[in-house]
Amino acid sequence: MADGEWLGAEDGRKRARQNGVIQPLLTDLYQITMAYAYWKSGKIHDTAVFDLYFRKNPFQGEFTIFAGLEECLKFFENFHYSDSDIEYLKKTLPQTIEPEFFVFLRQLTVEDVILSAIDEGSVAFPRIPMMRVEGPLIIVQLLETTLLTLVNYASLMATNAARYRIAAGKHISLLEFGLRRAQGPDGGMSASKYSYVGGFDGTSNVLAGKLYSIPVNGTHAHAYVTSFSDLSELKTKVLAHRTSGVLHDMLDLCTRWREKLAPLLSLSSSEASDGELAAWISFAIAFPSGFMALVDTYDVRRYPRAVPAWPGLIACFLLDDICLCSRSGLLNFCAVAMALNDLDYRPIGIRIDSGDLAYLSKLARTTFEKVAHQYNIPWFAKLKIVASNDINEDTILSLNEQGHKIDCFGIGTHLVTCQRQPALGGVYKMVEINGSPRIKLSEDVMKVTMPGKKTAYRLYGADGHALIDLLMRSVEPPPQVGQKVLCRHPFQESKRAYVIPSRVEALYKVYWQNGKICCQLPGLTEIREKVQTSLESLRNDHKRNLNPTPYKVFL
Ligand SMILES: Nc1ncnc2c1ncn2[C@@H]1O[C@H](COP(=O)(O)OP(=O)(O)OP(=O)(O)O)[C@@H](O)[C@H]1O
Ligand SMILES: O=P(O)(O)OC[C@H]1O[C@H](OP(=O)(O)OP(=O)(O)O)[C@H](O)[C@@H]1O
Ligand SMILES: O=C(O)c1cccnc1
Ligand SMILES: [Mg+2]
Repeated sequence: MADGEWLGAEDGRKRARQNGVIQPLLTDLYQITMAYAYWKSGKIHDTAVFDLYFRKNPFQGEFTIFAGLEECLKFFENFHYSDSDIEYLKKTLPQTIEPEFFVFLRQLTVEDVILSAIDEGSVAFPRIPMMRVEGPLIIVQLLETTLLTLVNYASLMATNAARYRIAAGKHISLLEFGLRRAQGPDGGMSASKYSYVGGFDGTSNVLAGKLYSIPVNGTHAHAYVTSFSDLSELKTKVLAHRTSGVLHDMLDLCTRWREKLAPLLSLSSSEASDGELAAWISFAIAFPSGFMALVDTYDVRRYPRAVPAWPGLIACFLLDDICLCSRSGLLNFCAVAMALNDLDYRPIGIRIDSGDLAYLSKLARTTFEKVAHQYNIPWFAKLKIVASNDINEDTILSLNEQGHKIDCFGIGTHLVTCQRQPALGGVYKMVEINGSPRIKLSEDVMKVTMPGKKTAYRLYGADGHALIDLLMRSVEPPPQVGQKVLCRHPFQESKRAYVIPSRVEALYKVYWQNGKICCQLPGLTEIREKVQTSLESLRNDHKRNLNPTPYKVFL
């Protein structure tokens, strides 16, 4: 992975250095063999236009978020074959390759390429190219795989994250916890970056925080709790009062609070784990203003070992067990939180990582409310409840229906691996060569390419919502506000409609021309905001989880 340095952009903005593996050889061999064959057959001066698009929205949804553009542009900025690349290719390609081809490759640049794209963070739809790349045939062909690898996962990830955001609603925090489960280190970095773009609030991935300026956040693991078994293990027991600086014995304060709180919460302090309390006292001493506790460590341990013969009894055991063990955690947490309050610190909250997250979050919230009421400290009722454990979009929707009391979801595996659809099928297809349109035919009508250099417009209705995307030949006059536009279905001749737009948005901007980035590029936060404004322009029925209405794309 790249180090933490920054590249100075010409406009004075700073961009994170690009991952070192993004270089011209990060491609499929066939691009280079084709390049030679094009070169050998005299196509050096041919020019071509390629469209980068996908045919189907991911996750059974009806929208996609376009992401990865800035990375493509950084790739362009650094594009050149190094001496060692050329040496490697000489060794690897057939010996019959003429040496002049390597001279040609060595001096190849993307100076004559023009890249047009929709804005990064915009919603995108099937068949409307997200990017159009035009220039010398050989070079635009060579770019195919790298551009696809930079756009496909980025867009898939941003879309997945945006869907989690829609499911969770605006007011719940979403943290990405997926590095350990991601598809390798680079997958982990991209997941952190593009889940932030899609609407997450932060990540546990520290390097992503450093390189992309994404907020980092986190709690602690079960190991921290299980590393303590008794109160006698506490080596540091004192904590200074936040304002007076007077030292207090936290062990003494916490055990006294545990005794005091137990009857209020209808619990017995003897049932709460001393190891857990010791762990949290030490954690609170280390982070008195950032105290967060993972409260479910002893859940599993307290499940009944012998399975009784009567199934109803199993249910009783399990339910009772959930209450007992979570209350060990909750009682210990409240004791430490109240001790911190005595010393003028505000704890942050808890994380629950197993069990019934709806039930346990409600139980925790009621507990906090009881304490808040009893001691007249209203903020205690609002302590944060973080939930994690194999959460996906459907879990969030189900928890919503159950009226959960969770403030923040920590989501790893299913977010970063895009469980519901592991790849976006973005493709890069030639649509024009030397000014004449090209088409790729297929028995599958969905796979037939749209020939010719095209441009696209988004037409908006009077209520501000996007109505349709319209793909046109670049030479055709653009649609006009208030004027009837005849729109045709891409494949079904009989399907036509007239649309009168209240607003017309040209979707493409030229981002790369004359060998440099020619548009002011937004920062990650602006791209993140763009995702939300772009999604707001879509009607809700296009965004719902179940059977969303397809958004129309016309010609
Ligand atoms: N109230 C709920 N409604 C819907 N899904 C839930 C709810 N509570 C938890 N879940 C989900 O149910 C699954 C429970 O996972 P699992 O069966 O592994 O239980 P667990 O609590 O992790 O058990 P253990 O800790 O013993 O492994 C997780 O994917 C979790 O996100
Ligand atoms: O559940 P995810 O969405 O992937 O979120 C990340 C998970 O990573 C941690 O678990 P850990 O690595 O300790 O594994 P475990 O909880 O599955 O045992 C954490 O406690 C979450 O459960
Ligand atoms: O900070 C956390 O709580 C965290 C980080 C990564 C994975 N699971 C949890
Ligand atoms: Mg887990």
